Amino acid sequence: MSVYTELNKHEVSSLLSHYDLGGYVSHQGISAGVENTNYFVSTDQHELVLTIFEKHSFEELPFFVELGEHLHKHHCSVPQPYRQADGQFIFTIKGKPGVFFERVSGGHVEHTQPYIEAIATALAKVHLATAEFNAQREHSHGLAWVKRTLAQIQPTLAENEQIIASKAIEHISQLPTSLPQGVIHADLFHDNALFDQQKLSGIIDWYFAGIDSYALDIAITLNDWCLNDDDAVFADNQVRFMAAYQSVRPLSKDELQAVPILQVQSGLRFWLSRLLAQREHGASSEAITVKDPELMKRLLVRLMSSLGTIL
Ligand SMILES: Nc1ncnc2c1ncn2[C@@H]1O[C@H](COP(=O)(O)OP(=O)(O)OP(=O)(O)O)[C@@H](O)[C@H]1O
Ligand SMILES: N[C@@H](CCO)C(=O)O
Repeated sequence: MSVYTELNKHEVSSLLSHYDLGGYVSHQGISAGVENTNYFVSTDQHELVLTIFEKHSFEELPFFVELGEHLHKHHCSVPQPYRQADGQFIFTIKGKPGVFFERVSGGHVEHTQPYIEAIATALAKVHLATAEFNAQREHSHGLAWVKRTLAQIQPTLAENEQIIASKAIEHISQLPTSLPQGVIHADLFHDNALFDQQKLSGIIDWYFAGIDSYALDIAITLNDWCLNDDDAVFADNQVRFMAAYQSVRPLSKDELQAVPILQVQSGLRFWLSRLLAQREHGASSEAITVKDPELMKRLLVRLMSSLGTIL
């Protein structure tokens, strides 16, 4: 349950009065989600999502919201953020920043296999569109974050885990220094996409977005969407993903060679971020979902063994 900031109907109505989105009909807290407070809001004209940002500062939000508007305008499957009558996206409620978004139809898919082509082509379209997006923000969980976090955590890892992490860093050190870059989503797991009747309706949760290599975004996305029932990346799925992506945005030789190594970087990143989340929050509870770090560690080991590393 993640409604940290309670709003009554008068408060939601009063927020809506600054928009041209129709009159208040109802609102309902969304229990999914961990970081922010989200409500579904119905007006007599629109279905909306109201997000109140519990951790992000006012200063960092314009990048994410303007990116959403840019991608929506460029026909990517990304919910439209709405501007108030004065042109501003962000309002203040109870001292926190908030934004109204379009509510896209559909829901999350459990089995990703049938949706691999759809997500791969959508990602490639996002990459083409972000190439024309001018705002700057570094990707917060890129290689510098991975190295910094590993340096903090490594002494607390078991001996075999320290070896896994060191081998991963050895692989990553073989990456070419310059790959095509732009703004990437950086967290396109299947719980960040909605589908309606087999069709992608929206990619959400852009709050890790920032500048990094497009190939890293491919690696992150592959590592979640192309798994088999045993939670290993299934080669046939990966081939389908790469073919679909390249039907929209062909990759250079360097990018193609980098993807398997960036899959290792992605495995290491999410293993570390899940370990941090587990240490901060304990195991999953009704209030907080903490994803299993062991699963990501196993994936990392398998990715490295397919590159010839024996552990
Ligand atoms: N624009 C939207 N249209 C339809 N449903 C949405 C939209 N945005 C969010 N949702 C729904 O609300 C749920 C919670 O949103 P989200 O996952 O973004 O939560 P969060 O707390 O902001 O982020 P996180 O879960 O990464 O901490 C989503 O799983 C989705 O079902
Ligand atoms: N997608 C992340 C959680 C949010 O960053 C994970 O699966 O660990």
